[in-house]
Parts: sequence; structure tokens; C-alpha cells
Amino acid sequence: MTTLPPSGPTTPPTTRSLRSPFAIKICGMRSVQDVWAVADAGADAVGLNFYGPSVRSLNPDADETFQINDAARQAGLIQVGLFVNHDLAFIQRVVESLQLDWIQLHGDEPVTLAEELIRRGGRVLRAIRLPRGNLEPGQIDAAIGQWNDAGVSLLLDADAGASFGGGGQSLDWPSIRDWADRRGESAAGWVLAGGLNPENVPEAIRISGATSVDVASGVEQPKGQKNAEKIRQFVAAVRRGEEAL
Ligand SMILES: O=C(O)c1ccccc1N[C@@H]1O[C@H](COP(=O)(O)O)[C@@H](O)[C@H]1O
Repeated sequence: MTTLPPSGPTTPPTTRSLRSPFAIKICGMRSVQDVWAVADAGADAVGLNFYGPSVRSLNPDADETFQINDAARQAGLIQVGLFVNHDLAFIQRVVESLQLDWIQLHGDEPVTLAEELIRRGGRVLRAIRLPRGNLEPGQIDAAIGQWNDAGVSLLLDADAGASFGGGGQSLDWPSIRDWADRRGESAAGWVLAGGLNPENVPEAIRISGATSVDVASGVEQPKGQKNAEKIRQFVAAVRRGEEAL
């Protein structure tokens, strides 16, 4: 991410059909061993969580965080930083010091923050937190709103209330499918998240049509602690789901 002066030239927002940043992301790395488990399983992205109240939170200045991040880079994994209502200066500092590939905004950030990050060379994945249960396509479009035109990729997650995410709640996959079918070509740019696990992810993919998935709690035992076997099972289950598409 380059640092442009605040008054530098702006790139006008365009309506873009972005590709998903990754096929399978395992979010909430807490150790180098977690990263190795992700790489061994064959996923292509890891999430580093910088949201303080989360059980998966990392201190961006801790040696261990740099070791986790270096392990991910050496393994060729896409490194995604997860932020919740952080300000521009914090995000930029963390992204630059760890050389993160993507910025996941999972809170109530304004679209102007994403636009500024993109203007400074960042790549942004926006979490759209949707109500659980049946959804009309127009409801999803309304929730996406202006993010659609801001040059971000989209991650669809179930609303987790005050915790913002990572709680294992699922979306209504048929509603997502309905929305994605109507959206057509631009459906390629979204990621399915929320309550996925090795048992349900093949069905989630088959029903929703997702080509990109993200999981945090579904590959843990106990909560907050990644389980290498569950990660392996999750990636294998995604492959099974993809075959059924
Ligand atoms: O993982 C967290 O603790 C977290 C905290 C705050 C916002 C987002 C968080 N994680 C993201 O939530 C979704 C779904 O997680 P889960 O699979 O249902 O546990 C996922 O995108 C994580 O990146």
C-alpha cells in the first residue's frame, strides 16, 4: 500500500465486477502452527484478526504476529487483515508493517474509508452483515448499496450483533443463490461466510453457488483455537462441494 498525500489525485469510483480475492480463507490465525495447518490443507488465504474484543485477536506489534505473518508469506498464502471500526491511520500502519495483501472491513465503517484505502493502493474486502433467515434480492442489494460501486470485493456474512462476526451463524443460502443468479456476471466477486464448517460447507456451496468461502469458528475446537484436522476436513469438504456445482 503506497502512501499518497491526503490531497493526492482521486480515482473515481467505478462499477466493477471483481473476482473473489481467494477461494478458501481460514480466518483467525493465532500461531505459526495454525498457518502451517492451513497451508498443508491447501487453502489459499489466512485472516489475521486485529479486532481487540475478539477471541482471535492479534496484537499487530507483537513478535508472534510477525512470525505468524512471515509463515503465511513463506507458505504463499494470501494475507488478509481483519479490521472492525478501526481508523485509517491504524489500518494503514498495520497493513504497511505486515505487508498485508487485503483489508477486510467487518464493522460499520463508512464507504469513504474504503475509497481512501483503495486510493492509497489498498485492496478492500467489505463484509456485508445480513439478517439471518429468508432475504429478498433487493434487501441484499440495499445492504450492499454504495459498496458495489466503490471497487471493493464483497463478503456476505450473517449478522452477529455486537460481536460483529466470528460467531458461527449462517445465512439463508437459497436467498443468496437467488440474489447471485439475478446479479449474474458480477456474482464472481463475492465470498460466502457465516457458520460454515466441514459438515455443512458442501451444501452451502451447492445451494448458494459460492466460489469463495471464509471460515473462523467452524474449524476450531475449543472456541478460539484452530484444529488442524478440522481445517483439513473443511478444505476437503469445499472441494467436494465444488465438484457438485
Ligand atoms: O472471527 C472473529 O472473531 C470476528 C470478529 C469480528 C468480526 C469478524 C470476525 N470474523 C469473521 O466472521 C466471519 C464468520 O465467522 P464464522 O465462520 O461464522 O465464525 C468470517 O468472515 C470471519 O472472517
